[in-house]
Amino acid sequence: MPLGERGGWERSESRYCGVETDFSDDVPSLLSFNISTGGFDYVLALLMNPSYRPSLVEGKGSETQVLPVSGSDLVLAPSQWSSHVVGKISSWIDLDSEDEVLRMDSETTLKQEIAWATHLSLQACLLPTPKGTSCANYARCVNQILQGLTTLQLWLRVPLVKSDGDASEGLTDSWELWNSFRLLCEHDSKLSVALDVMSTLPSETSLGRWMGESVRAAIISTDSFLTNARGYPCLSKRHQKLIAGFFDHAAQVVVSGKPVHNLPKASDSNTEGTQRHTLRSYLDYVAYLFQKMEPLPEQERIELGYRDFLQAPLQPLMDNLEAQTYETFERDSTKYIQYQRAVAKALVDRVPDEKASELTTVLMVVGAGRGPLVRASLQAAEETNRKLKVYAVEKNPNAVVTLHNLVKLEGWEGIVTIISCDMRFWNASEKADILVSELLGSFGDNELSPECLDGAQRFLKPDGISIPSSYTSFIQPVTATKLYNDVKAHKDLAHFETPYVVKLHSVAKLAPSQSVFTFTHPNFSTKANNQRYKKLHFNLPSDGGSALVHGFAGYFDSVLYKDVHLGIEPTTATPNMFSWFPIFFPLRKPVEVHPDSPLEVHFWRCCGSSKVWYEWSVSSPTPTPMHNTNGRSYWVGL
Ligand SMILES: C[S@@+](CC[C@H](N)C(=O)[O-])C[C@H]1O[C@@H](n2cnc3c(N)ncnc32)[C@H](O)[C@@H]1O
Repeated sequence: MPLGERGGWERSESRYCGVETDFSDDVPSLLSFNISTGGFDYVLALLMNPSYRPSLVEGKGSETQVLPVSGSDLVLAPSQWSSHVVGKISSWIDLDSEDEVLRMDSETTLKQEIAWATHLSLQACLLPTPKGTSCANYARCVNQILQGLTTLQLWLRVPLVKSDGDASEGLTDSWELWNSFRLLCEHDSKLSVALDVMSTLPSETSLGRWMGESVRAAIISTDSFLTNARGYPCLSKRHQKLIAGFFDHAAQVVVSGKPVHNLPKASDSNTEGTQRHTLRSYLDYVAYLFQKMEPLPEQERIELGYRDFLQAPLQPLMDNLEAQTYETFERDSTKYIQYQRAVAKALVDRVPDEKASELTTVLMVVGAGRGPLVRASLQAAEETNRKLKVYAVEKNPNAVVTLHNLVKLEGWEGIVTIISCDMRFWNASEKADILVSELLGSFGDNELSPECLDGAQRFLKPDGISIPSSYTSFIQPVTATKLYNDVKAHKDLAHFETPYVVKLHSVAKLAPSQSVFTFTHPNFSTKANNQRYKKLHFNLPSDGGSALVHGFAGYFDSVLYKDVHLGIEPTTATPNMFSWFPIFFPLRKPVEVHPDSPLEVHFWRCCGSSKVWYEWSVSSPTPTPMHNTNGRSYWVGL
């Protein structure tokens, strides 16, 4: 039973808890004991007798050879195999051994076990941790196998150990091991990681890196559990937080090992007197951890389907937005509240109280859409007792229809004039005191607000105010295995040279974000242009170990007016605003970065006669090719 449905609780997300078992040639009994009696969702079970060595099999190659697997495929229904068994590949295998016989035996066994798991339609198999320092031959064989798999997933078992190197135990940073293995396997999306969670945990920063990796399971050994006052197993606060993080990233939990807690007598048996599963109390605790997680806020629940889902950014200048898109914007009341606050402050600055009844402020909403900023501006005028004359300029003829209806419906005919025109080419009959616009993309200037407002400021008074008065883009390096694999799945260059709008979730943010480009409005300087170049250096925290950078998360922050801002940069993000997801700039080849060698990144904003585009590259620690040269893969049309 999924963890969320136990004990009368119901959570919409399904998370499962498995149990690692010894080899058994009676799989139905193994399932009956661990699933029906024990309450686990699945077993992590050896598929082949651990004493098997191909080289020791008598009559090798003869037709009578029968593999010592755990039983015939017929002992379980196909659906039981696939939902209740994760195959555990023999842990003795060592494909990089100096001993040739062992190496060959290992390779043969690995292939036989995977073939058997495929035959049984298992969903996943756990590969044992590579032994020794090299894993090249192991990875080579796994990579060969991966090429032939369609549905079976492979989980590489990796101990979760400290990044500063437990040299005494011969263990260094387990992330390095995982990274080498998956790079040798060409970043195959069917290869994931299962982490062995020990009693001591690496630093928070080191753990954080795993949230951007494809962690499918956390295997917790019973001796990582502490004992609570009543004698039951529990986990340290740090372990609890880690497990909650894994649940949040859709990883499963597997309980492993022998029971190490002597439970109070009454709990050892159930009411019918049959023996209780000895690991039941560990499972109960895992279920309790899942159930006590805070439920997702309403907006997060609505956005669940967008998590890590790549979307092409809007082109609101070239394309006309659809009603549905406007509707989504308009539901974001926070955005309009911020605009109303900004307009109110600008109105008060523009017209002193004593002149409020005489002077009329000319306010132009440029890119008015279906009118929410017109409404916000009129409300600001009402709130501040200022007189307003509004022009609503919109180039989308479909939105203009809505604007006309709105004006009629609200009785704004004497106050609001609708101009169906591109703001860059409108010849206004008078000049504005205040120019209000919202032409911002997830990266601030990526929907061509600078170019549009350069055109619109022709009809702004020399001392006029632009709301927003400035906006700045930000980037930060991220590990984002899922996003990278989704981009890679397209198998072409263009997708690696396109920024995507995406609700980032399974992403590890590797360093604080830094500002990239800033635009200020109005900008009456004759020398002004909208090309930009920025070189940035990011340093990974020293206590976190190395990490793989798959690309850059991008954000914006905008000063609407004075202290009123609006943005999505994580440290200053406007609370409860959902109009913008971040943007993701992928890298064609992920770059491994160490804490002692900074990542040097370059971003360009390039402008042509008919388009604007970004180019980006990394020059250190390893150079990447230039991305999107001449806007060959991605551009925004003027
Ligand atoms: C991001 S939407 C914002 C709409 C609305 N102000 C709101 O907040 O819901 C930007 C709007 O600006 C319009 N727009 C973009 N470029 C424009 C231009 N050069 N001239 C006039 N309208 C433009 C688009 O058609 C779109 O309706």
